[in-house]
Amino acid sequence: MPILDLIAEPADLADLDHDQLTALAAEIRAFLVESVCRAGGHLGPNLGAVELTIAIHRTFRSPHDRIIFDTGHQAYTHKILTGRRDRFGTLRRAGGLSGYPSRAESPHDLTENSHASTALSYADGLARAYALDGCDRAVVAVVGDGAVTGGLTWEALNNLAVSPGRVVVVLNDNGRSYGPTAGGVAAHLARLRGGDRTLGDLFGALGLGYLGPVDGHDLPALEAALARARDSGRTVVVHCVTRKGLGYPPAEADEVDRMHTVPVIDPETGHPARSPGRTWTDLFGSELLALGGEREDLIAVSAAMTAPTGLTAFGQAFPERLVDTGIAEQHAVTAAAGLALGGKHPVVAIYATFLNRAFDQVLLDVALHRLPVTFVLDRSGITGPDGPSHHGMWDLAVLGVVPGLRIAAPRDATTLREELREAVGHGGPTVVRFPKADVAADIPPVRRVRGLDLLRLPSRPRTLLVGVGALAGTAMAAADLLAAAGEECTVLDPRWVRPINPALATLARAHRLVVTVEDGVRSGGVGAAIAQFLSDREVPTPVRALGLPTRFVPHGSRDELLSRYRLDPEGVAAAVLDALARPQSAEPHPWPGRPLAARAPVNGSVNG
Ligand SMILES: Cc1ncc(C[n+]2csc(CCOP(=O)(O)OP(=O)(O)O)c2C)c(N)n1
Ligand SMILES: CC(=O)[C@@H](O)[C@H](O)COP(=O)(O)O
Ligand SMILES: [Mg+2]
Repeated sequence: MPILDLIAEPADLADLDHDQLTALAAEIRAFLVESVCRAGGHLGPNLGAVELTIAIHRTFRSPHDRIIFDTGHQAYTHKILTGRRDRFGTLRRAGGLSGYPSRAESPHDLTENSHASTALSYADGLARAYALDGCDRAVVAVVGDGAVTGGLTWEALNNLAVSPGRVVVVLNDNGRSYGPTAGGVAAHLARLRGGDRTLGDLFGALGLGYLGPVDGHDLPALEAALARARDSGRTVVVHCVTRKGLGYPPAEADEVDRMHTVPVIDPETGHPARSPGRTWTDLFGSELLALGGEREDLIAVSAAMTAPTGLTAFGQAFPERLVDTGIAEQHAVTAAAGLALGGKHPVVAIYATFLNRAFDQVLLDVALHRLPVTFVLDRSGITGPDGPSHHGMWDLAVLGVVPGLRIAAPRDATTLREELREAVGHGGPTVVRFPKADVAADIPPVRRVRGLDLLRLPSRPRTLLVGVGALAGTAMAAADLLAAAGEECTVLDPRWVRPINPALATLARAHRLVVTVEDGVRSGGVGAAIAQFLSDREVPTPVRALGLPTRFVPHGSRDELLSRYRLDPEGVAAAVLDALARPQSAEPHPWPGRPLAARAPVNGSVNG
């Protein structure tokens, strides 16, 4: 009988002997390969964390003791051991198992944010709370060597060193983020892995305990070290040396990122089941390579994601002009500001969601100084299987309030090339944003009017349909549906969506309705800005802004989620017809109730 069949919950691990535990680890590895190859997901990280997770669950009593996974992409074994093995067939599917810890799934899961370098801060606060309440509950934080390159980790360590709380820090050191982990911390960990203690250890220097390096695949050694840390009465870093992708040869052989994230793949070969199309990332990468050959001042900046953001070719051609800061977005942005102060034009390639973390740096280190920095936001809008903290749905709203920041949203390959060149040719801060998707066929403009691309220009349209970025294609498909229903629309791609192009006022005046559609939150998005822009200029044309709701969007496929929020052609067409059917008059409606009596001043209640 498979050992896995004996494990319904972590307590069931206690009775297993060494051979059974070894067999269990092998069974979990085989299960991970089979499941993740079938569904897609994080294969390399999870193959490296099997013994680590078994040892943690044998040493600590979850959920009484709390286990926090930094980033959370390496928590599949944790999910298997906490009763969710049977749900792996739904991994990262709409309504299925999340690829990260999920409080709705299990009391064993505590934090859901998949942004790196947060675990030790959560742990510091939690352990402090337990100390204040005299709770005898251990707090364990599993943090990768990549996550340790993030500044928040060091802010937490600085506090843990003097905190009344106690945390067992399980440093899962496989020497890699996607690629080899960058920076001095990584070099220090490598020295420690090699047994070189001449420089001491950083953690001891801060007054924290340090145990290791421990073989992260040797269960008895792991359990002994974890038990020592647990019983030490102080915060201890247990330095575990693991191998990302262990046990699956195609992952072990993957020099790029040890199969960090895989699509559905053939388990025999490790090759993708579907040959990938031409992605926005590919296009950006090749255009930046071309630009790099034309402009020596262009510097590519990445926060530990050179390959996934398309910078590999640029880095190979211009190694001295590629900066990998580690998982340190705030530093990456302000270092880019420094590069610009030094006469360079940095191109910061980053997933839209991760730039959230560096808003202050964009606002006050870059834009306040009007510096020529270009932010290329990949994975903007709905990304899909990585769920709420990975959708890049806030950039248009959040960055829309940054004075002097120009934002482009290309709709196809031609406009990506154009707008990227315009961005790096601009003397101030710029953004170019595009989704996690294959690039659709070009949509040539019928006419370009003062920088605005008119994609469809019928004779007597009532509606001006503004499609932002890749959703310009959706707007065109919606216009086809509407035309078939006898309702012609003008379709416009603004190209540069912030600041609002003044020519939009003239176009809006010539229509009875403006409908905008964007792959981002409605609140504060491009549609809202256009409505305010027109209102400020007393353009009476009503605006209907279509976009994402102000809520955390679950995981699922990009197309499923865009349809769920009516950001597909059918949804957009229905919204146009619905808006046209409503009375557009500005005539005031008769007041329904009795005249408003003067109200007594409220007593400061929040509902005032
Ligand atoms: C703030 C932030 N930036 C970037 C990422 C993308 N990302 C996901 S996992 C990962 C590498 C993590 O490396 P490490 O912590 O060593 O974990 P490992 O995958 O090696 O187990 C990165 C950069 C992220 N999740 N959060
Ligand atoms: C965990 C993490 O932040 C990334 O690994 C994330 O899975 C991004 O995946 P893609 O690069 O496939 O969008
Ligand atoms: Mg790592």
